[in-house]
Amino acid sequence: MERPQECSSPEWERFFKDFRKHSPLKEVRFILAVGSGKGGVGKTTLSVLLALALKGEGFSVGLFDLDFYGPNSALLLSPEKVQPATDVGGYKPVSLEGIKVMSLSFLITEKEPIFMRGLMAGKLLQELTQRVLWGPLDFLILDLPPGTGDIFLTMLDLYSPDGFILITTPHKLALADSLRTATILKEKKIPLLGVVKNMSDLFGKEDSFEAFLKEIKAPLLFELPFLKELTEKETISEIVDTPWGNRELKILSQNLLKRIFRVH
Ligand SMILES: Nc1ncnc2c1ncn2[C@@H]1O[C@H](COP(=O)(O)OP(=O)(O)OP(=O)(O)O)[C@@H](O)[C@H]1O
Repeated sequence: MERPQECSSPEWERFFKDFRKHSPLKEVRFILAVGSGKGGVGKTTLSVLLALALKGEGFSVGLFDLDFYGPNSALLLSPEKVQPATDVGGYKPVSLEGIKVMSLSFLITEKEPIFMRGLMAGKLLQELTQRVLWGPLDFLILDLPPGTGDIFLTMLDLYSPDGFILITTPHKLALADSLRTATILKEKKIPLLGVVKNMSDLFGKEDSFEAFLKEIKAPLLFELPFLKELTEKETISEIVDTPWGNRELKILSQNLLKRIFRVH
């Protein structure tokens, strides 16, 4: 089914409402989307940290790298190239560090450029959503692509996330893009669980960040400092057992769980 011009038509709304119930996502308890508006602000880094933090709390976690234009989350969990997903009547996610991972990078070869126009990407997304065999999961984390265009909107419609985590730096350009994302979430009635402020220590004092939180009426969920280890270590999992990881991932998961229980 292609996205019609009038996306708010009752037929289209009904299609999306039923989609999750009748797809392999029906065994997933909670879908968490991680997004921003701007590229390169730390979506993938946060998605992987979140997956590790929730797994550390004893939850079963899946991670779906939906960044059509740079699917690289697996690189942050595995130093070796992951074998492409096999089709066994559906794609089986790959287990990395105890997390079920699916990424577009498992389905395409490295040399194949992902030049995809909206419609093609939309079709692939729909196909993938119906064919990834997640099985039962407590949390499925979606690492969304940058921007607020058609693919982003289709993803929100297809997955109907139970909660959204917005990550941004405090720079005014990133905040302007994030504001647009927050407006879309409000329109689509997707609960915004909170904001993760990334690399704030690299920026001067930015009053605009506080004003931004007030404007979108969302709490600050977590502050992720610039971590040299993130650029030096081969995989993010290596920072789980560092003093920072032991302390901060617990804070991240606890803050998130508190917000989920308050919102739902
Ligand atoms: N807190 C941090 N400390 C150090 N490096 C960071 C931090 N956050 C992100 N980075 C680095 O910045 C780069 C971009 O991060 P990441 O890929 O997570 O962003 P993204 O929003 O997913 O990007 P894209 O929009 O391209 O998908 C990566 O090299 C990552 O290691």
